[in-house]
Amino acid sequence: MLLSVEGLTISAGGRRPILREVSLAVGKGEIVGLVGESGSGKSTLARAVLRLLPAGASASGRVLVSGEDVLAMDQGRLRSLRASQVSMIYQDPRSSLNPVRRVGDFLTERMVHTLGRSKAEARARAVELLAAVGLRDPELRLRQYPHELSGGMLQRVVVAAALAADPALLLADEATSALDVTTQAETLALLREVQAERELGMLFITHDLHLAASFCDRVHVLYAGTVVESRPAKELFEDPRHPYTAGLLACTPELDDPRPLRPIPGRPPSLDDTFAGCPFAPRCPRAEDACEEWSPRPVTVSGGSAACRLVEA
Ligand SMILES: Nc1ncnc2c1ncn2[C@@H]1O[C@H](COP(=O)(O)OP(=O)(O)OP(=O)(O)O)[C@@H](O)[C@H]1O
Repeated sequence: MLLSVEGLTISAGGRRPILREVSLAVGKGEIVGLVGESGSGKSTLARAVLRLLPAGASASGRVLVSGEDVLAMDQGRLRSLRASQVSMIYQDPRSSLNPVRRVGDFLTERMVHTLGRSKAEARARAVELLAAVGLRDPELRLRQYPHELSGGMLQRVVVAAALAADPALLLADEATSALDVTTQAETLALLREVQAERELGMLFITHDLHLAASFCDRVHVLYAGTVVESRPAKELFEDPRHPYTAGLLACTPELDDPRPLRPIPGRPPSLDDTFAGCPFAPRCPRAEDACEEWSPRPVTVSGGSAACRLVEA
């Protein structure tokens, strides 16, 4: 397995952990979705794969990349993991690039510094990568500054940079959320193309369950730092088993769906809210008294699991 997260718990001073006992896996050539509302812990998980933990945080469990535990490896291995095995793509391409440096510098500096390429080699590779992500006139792009490119073009540059070291695993953290609809569709098509061509494993993070269901092979739904449902994307979409998953599907708009949107009442809990039982119970339309005391555990359902007492019953 390319990435295997096993019972990962991360605490950073709140009354409850940011992530609690999270497990998921990404295989070669597989796109795995991680979906949840703001604050559910998605970015914390992605960053933990690179051992970028919140300041002062403690972590338990294991994060294995190609069988090696990221949380336990020495600094040298960690540097090599970050330089070549795993690449992260963030939400806003403009925040990834320095506005006063040329696109070419952004692409080549990392190749020179962390991969030990010569400047000429790095430049040639940058041209090749920009062409591979569908940017015309790559030589011109290298000489330009970020403000001279559109958001969509910049996200292509960011994807090119992520591919520079031939990583096996891509972490895409809301990689298309800041883009307009057309550019989003183009960037998704590009991500899928490079992923399939290179048989990359991809952890695709989004707050949009409809998007995850259409883009990913398998989806994990995160709520208040715990995985509440984990299923093949199609099954999750057609027959959600956890009330939170069903709620997310009912409250996100889909084009041409005439049904009225039904927002989930209330708000996700903060790190200072604690609960003895199911964390979703206070917002759950189907909750019964006993849910407040049921300690969440994965219950086997078709294709995966759902952590819901009503599913277990
Ligand atoms: N360095 C930190 N110290 C303390 N708490 C943190 C730190 N980083 C994140 N958190 C808290 O951890 C929780 C999860 O944050 P995270 O950014 O992982 O969520 P997210 O699901 O990615 O949300 P968003 O979609 O808004 O980015 C939040 O309550 C956040 O306030």
